[in-house]
Amino acid sequence: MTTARTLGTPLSPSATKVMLLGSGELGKEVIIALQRLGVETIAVDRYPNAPGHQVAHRAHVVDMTNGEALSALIALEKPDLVVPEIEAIATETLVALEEAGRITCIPTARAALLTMNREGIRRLAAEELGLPTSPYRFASSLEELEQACAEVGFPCVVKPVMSSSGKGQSKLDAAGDVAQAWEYAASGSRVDAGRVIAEGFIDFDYEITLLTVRSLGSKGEIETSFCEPIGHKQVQGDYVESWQPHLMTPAALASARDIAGKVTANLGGCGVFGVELFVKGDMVWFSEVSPRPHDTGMVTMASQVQSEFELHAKAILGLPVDVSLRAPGASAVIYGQHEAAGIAFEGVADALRVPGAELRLFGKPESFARRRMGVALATAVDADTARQRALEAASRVKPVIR
Ligand SMILES: Nc1ncnc2c1ncn2[C@@H]1O[C@H](COP(=O)(O)OP(=O)(O)OP(=O)(O)O)[C@@H](O)[C@H]1O
Ligand SMILES: NCC(=O)N[C@@H]1O[C@H](COP(=O)([O-])[O-])[C@@H](O)[C@H]1O
Ligand SMILES: [Mg+2]
Repeated sequence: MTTARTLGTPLSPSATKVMLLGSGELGKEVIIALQRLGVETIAVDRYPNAPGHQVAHRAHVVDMTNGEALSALIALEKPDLVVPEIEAIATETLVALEEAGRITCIPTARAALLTMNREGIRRLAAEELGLPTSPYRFASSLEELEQACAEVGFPCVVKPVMSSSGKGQSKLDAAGDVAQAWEYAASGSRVDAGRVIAEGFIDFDYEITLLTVRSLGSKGEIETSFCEPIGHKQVQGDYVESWQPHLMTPAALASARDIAGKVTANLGGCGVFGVELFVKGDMVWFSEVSPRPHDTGMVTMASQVQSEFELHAKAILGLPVDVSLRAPGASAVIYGQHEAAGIAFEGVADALRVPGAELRLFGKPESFARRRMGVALATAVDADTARQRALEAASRVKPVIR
């Protein structure tokens, strides 16, 4: 793509059609941003009434890991753009369709393939691009994992090669922890790939997400822009809080941008990339990258002039972007706390009385104790105050079973 797309009218022959593969809370916000630009939106997920289904022109429930089903849906809908929003997709099918000239996949089908599986992106980053990462080994059996952990050393972290939000992840302190980590990884994999990564534990000072945007410049060239660093707190491998800006030393910020620039340039295409980095003093390690908006980036709905979702919508359409900060901000996750369908939320009015606070309730039909069902957002004069406000607002929302 070298020029911006001419946008049409939804549900008419001139329509610009975009299909989201994955329609959770992140896809929902991308769809809303696309709707604002008059784009015809098609939301796909593995279960009915996903958040994005509820705001799109059309919704489909499909097993996206089934290549035939995915290919048939794309043939039916004929989208101008296919936008993966999760990692559990038959990405080989996307590669084949893109090679046949039948789809444009965002950012590229190769990027979706490489990042759906930790092995692809880790080997690209560490072995091909020479980026600093934790020591790592891959394993496909308990015996291989015992060997892998012995080689990377303890403490270490074991994760399914296909998972997100910390599912199936364990921190191991000794060899006696390996068997349980192997079992837990199998339970947490999005798709039972039966393969895990063992990573040496990095004792970082903090971790950030560097949202990196590849977009079209005024002369049709690709421009790379960096949002202000987003700090985040993880519990059991899942983000619970994020804040922006997270202050970094000039040397650490320069390294972070160098790493993010290299890995996103290699992945190519246009859009937002969530580059996850560990930082200790001026040392920066690459952890992983999602070629799409990132959950920790939900803070940008409060803190930036254009949220990560608006940035993604504009970048994939070849439109100009603005990554500037509006005000220091923070986000705090609201978990379902109950195993139930159709939960209700008390305390919303009270939460919105917190100065600078906003809420997003995602509308997921099923709640689990640690399923992310909403997020509190807040701005303030600084990130620390924004964190306090977001946490206070989130604490006032009480999920209940009706
Ligand atoms: N090698 C490591 N050393 C130290 N901490 C780690 C390591 N790997 C992961 N972590 C911790 O676990 C968190 C989740 O890890 P990771 O991002 O790989 O999981 P994930 O399932 O891909 O999560 P998501 O898709 O939500 O980003 C990290 O943000 C970090 O806090
Ligand atoms: N870290 C990845 C991430 O946050 N992905 C977001 O969570 C949804 C799945 O949520 P669910 O598991 O509750 O359905 C995904 O669709 C995406 O929006
Ligand atoms: Mg991560």
